Amino acid sequence: MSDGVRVPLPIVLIGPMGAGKSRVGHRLAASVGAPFVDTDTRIVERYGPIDEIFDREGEEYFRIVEREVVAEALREEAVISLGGGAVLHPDTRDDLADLQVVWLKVSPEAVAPRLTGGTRPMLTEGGMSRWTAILEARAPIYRELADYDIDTSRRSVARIVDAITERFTGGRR
Ligand SMILES: Nc1ncnc2c1ncn2[C@@H]1O[C@H](COP(=O)(O)OP(=O)(O)O)[C@@H](O)[C@H]1O
Ligand SMILES: O=C(O)C1=C[C@@H](OP(=O)(O)O)[C@@H](O)[C@H](O)C1
Ligand SMILES: [Mg+2]
Repeated sequence: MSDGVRVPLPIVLIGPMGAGKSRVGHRLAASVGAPFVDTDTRIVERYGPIDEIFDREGEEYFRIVEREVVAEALREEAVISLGGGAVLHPDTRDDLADLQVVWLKVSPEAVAPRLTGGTRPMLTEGGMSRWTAILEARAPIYRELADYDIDTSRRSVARIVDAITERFTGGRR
């Protein structure tokens, strides 16, 4: 357990859809007693459901709104979970260059059951082959930005939280 451990903030989670950014971020924040920000949740609070934004206004508009919310969030001393495509914005990549960034990795086999029943608009057509194509396009960006990466495919959320905590505290407990 890592309760009461002080980690330097912000810590930002990036990676593909279904890697566990939202879930791990929530648990990491609770574990270290830090505020938690999920930028998709903020978008939904302000602009409504993400699939409806895509339907109504398209991806390009979503990315503009997302950038605004991400820019604000990255100024907070919090654990921050981004949406998988937030790194597509060059200003976000600039911001992340100076921050502590964790890339949550996941294999296609492990992610498939995590994505079933979801409403992610990027996956409404094409399913897993689309997920894989999107990851291939974005992986170089995730790699470039990450200070630490961890494969979540066969790890529990608790183990992932402990690994991230250890990385950013040098194992001090
Ligand atoms: N390490 C894990 N092992 C098993 N299931 C997980 C793990 N991390 C997340 N999940 C599940 O996978 C789904 C997607 O997780 P989520 O945190 O929304 O991913 P992201 O925010 O990266 O898209 C959720 O149902 C979540 O409970
Ligand atoms: O990868 C993407 O382009 C997206 C990822 C989603 O977030 P998660 O990565 O948390 O699923 C959400 O921001 C939106 O549906 C677009
Ligand atoms: Mg998420």
